[in-house]
Amino acid sequence: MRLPGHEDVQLPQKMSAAASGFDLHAAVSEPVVLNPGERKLIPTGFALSMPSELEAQIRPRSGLAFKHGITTLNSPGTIDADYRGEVKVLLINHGQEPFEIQRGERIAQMVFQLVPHIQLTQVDELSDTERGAGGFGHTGR
Ligand SMILES: O=c1ccn([C@H]2C[C@H](O)[C@@H](COP(=O)(O)OP(=O)(O)OP(=O)(O)O)O2)c(=O)[nH]1
Ligand SMILES: [Mg+2]
Repeated sequence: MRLPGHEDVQLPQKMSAAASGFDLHAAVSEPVVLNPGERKLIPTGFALSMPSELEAQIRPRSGLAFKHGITTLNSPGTIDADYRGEVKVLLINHGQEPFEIQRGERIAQMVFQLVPHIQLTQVDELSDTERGAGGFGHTGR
């Protein structure tokens, strides 16, 4: 759903036939500058609903990351199936230069995933495995 006042901002859009992600456009009222190290929540001008077995992930665009160090801080961002608010993108500038975001610019992408419906059960013992509790480099470098 397009939110009021954002008729000029494109809705999420696939840029090629088999793209995984729908590109998200910045619905900022005026250009926003992200200084090096700075993070900002960028509005997109839309909200959505989806079946409960889906989630949407907000992922960076590799071009912005490679060229400018612009990425999503909470990567991948999680859009819950029951969320009805405006989708927002939490960007951070990991680059060396200020980065200006214009209204309508593509800032991130949204990828849908199936979410298995899991019910957690509390237990007192776990099954044995070869790995056991080893982790964090347990198998070597
Ligand atoms: O990049 C993001 C991440 C989240 N959200 C919205 C949709 C999501 O359903 C909601 C909550 O996100 P999350 O669960 O990641 O945040 P939280 O800190 O756990 O907040 P809450 O207590 O509202 O779940 O915020 C966005 O618009 N963009
Ligand atoms: Mg949450």
